[in-house]
Parts: sequence; C-alpha cells; structure tokens
Amino acid sequence: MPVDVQPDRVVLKHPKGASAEILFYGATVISWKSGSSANPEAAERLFVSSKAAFDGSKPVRGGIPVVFPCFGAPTHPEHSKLSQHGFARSEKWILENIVMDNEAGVSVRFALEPTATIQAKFERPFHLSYVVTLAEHQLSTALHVKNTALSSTSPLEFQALLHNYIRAPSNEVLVSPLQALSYYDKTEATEELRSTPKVETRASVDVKTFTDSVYENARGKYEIAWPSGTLEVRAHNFKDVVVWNPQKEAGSKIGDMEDGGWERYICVEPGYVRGFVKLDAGQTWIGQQALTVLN
Ligand SMILES: O=P(O)(O)OC[C@H]1O[C@@H](O)[C@H](O)[C@@H](O)[C@@H]1O
Repeated sequence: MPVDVQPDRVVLKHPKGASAEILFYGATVISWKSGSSANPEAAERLFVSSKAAFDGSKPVRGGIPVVFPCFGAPTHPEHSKLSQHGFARSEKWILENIVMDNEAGVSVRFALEPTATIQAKFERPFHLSYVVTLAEHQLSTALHVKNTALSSTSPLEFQALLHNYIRAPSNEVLVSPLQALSYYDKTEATEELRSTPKVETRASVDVKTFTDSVYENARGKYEIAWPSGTLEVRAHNFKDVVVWNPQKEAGSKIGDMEDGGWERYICVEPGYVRGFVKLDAGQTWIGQQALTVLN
C-alpha cells in the first residue's frame, strides 16, 4: 500500500522503490530511503540519532523537525513563552489527506491548529499544513502557514525552517555555493560577535569543526557533496539557510545525540530566520524544500 497509516506514523512507498516515514509527532520525517539514477538501490538519506525519542517526550534528534514560529531562542515579544525552535516540532499533527498517489509522487498533507496547550504560550490563530511528497529520487516538504485571524488585526509574524539532518560523512562533506554571502556565526563566544555579520570567503564550506552559521539572503539552491554522494537542496520562499554540525565540541553535550553522531550528518536547513515573515489576516505563506539525490 503506497500510503500506510500506522498508529504513530505514516509510511509512504513509491512504486520505484523509495520510501519515507513521517511521525504524527511534530510531522517529523524520520526516514527517507531513495536511490539515484546511477545507483537505484534505496539507501537511507537522513540521520536520526539512536538515542532519539519518538514518543513525544521531546523533539526528535534527527530526520526533519519543523521549526515554527521561532528559530532558536525566541526574540519576538509574541514568542516569548515559546521554547527554542517553537512548538511545531513538539505537537501532534493530524493527517489531513492524501494529496497524490501515483508514479509522479506519493504525497500526504498533515495539519496543526491551535490547541489549549499551544494557545497558553502563543495566542495568535493559525492553520499549518505540511505536505510531504515522495518522488523517485526526491523528497519535498512544504510548510503552509495560514493566518486565520478574521479581522484586520496586525500581521502574524513568524520564522520557519525545515531542519533536515542529511546523512553524510561530516568530515568529508562540502556545501556550495555560499561564497560571498553574509552570515552570522552562532559559535562565537559573545552576543556582540554572534550578531556581527561575516562574509563567506570559501568556495565550498566544510563542517570539520563546530559549525553553526546562518547565511542570509542565500541562493536557494545548495549542493551537498562527499566522495560517494551528492544531494541537492532547493528552497522556495526560504531566503536564509543554516549550516549546522556540532562536531564533538558541542555534540557530546547534546543528551539525545548518539556517540559520534555528529560524524554522520550535516544540516543544511532552508529557513526564514533573519527577521520575520509578516502575514496578513486570511493570507497563506508557503515555504518549501526539495531534497534530490543526484548520485
Ligand atoms: O538542539 P536543537 O534545539 O534541536 O537545535 C539544534 C541546532 O539547530 C540549528 O538549527 C541551530 O542553528 C543550532 O544553534 C541548534 O543547536
């Protein structure tokens, strides 16, 4: 069955062999197996820590958590009661419908609306939907944010990011093109240095040392390459991109990170995280990433 609805997750199977698993918890994609044109055998493309919890006790360490409505610690007054990266990744979503089920793609739509728990920390009305589409060599995920306020209230202000953990050897992987972009280096020791932009000089960026860089107004198309593979990340409406790998320095302090987990992934996260999307009442904003296995 191409769309298999299980108690805690939805499993998508593409007729050409690819598959994906999405938890209701956080609508977190926790597996994407895909081949490439050169090698059709389906292999796991995402990293999930063996210490990750799937039971709703904390956000999943790996896969693709959805970051909304704030990135990192909240900075907007309306987000002040939220925890790091907001609530979307730690709420139970519902399966709204099967969007498509054929060779072009197997696609499902999840939804999240305010619950009493969410309203206690975030008062704005909204409707989120998250469309996950599996094609032969591609996984795309799209976050639709609707401001459901009826009257002419002030716009809904939010940040959003799709926090992919791409399975790749972090000591060999390179990301491009980021050269000449300005970025904020979150590994710096002081707030002043963290909020002072740097300019990327490297043609290809590695993550051999602890990296937590927020590139702004980026190009929207990134290549992640290592000796035995290449994956492309394309972004739509996500003007920024975050490159993160904690290496041992920070990774060993993350409770649900498996030992050496930082050696097995890179995050190249499309987002709108510098400033806020401002969405008028009744309007919908869509941010999307498409991950394609090139080889
Ligand atoms: O531990 P969390 O909340 O899942 O966040 C992981 C990382 O997510 C990245 O997107 C941030 O840039 C990092 O600063 C952060 O450490």
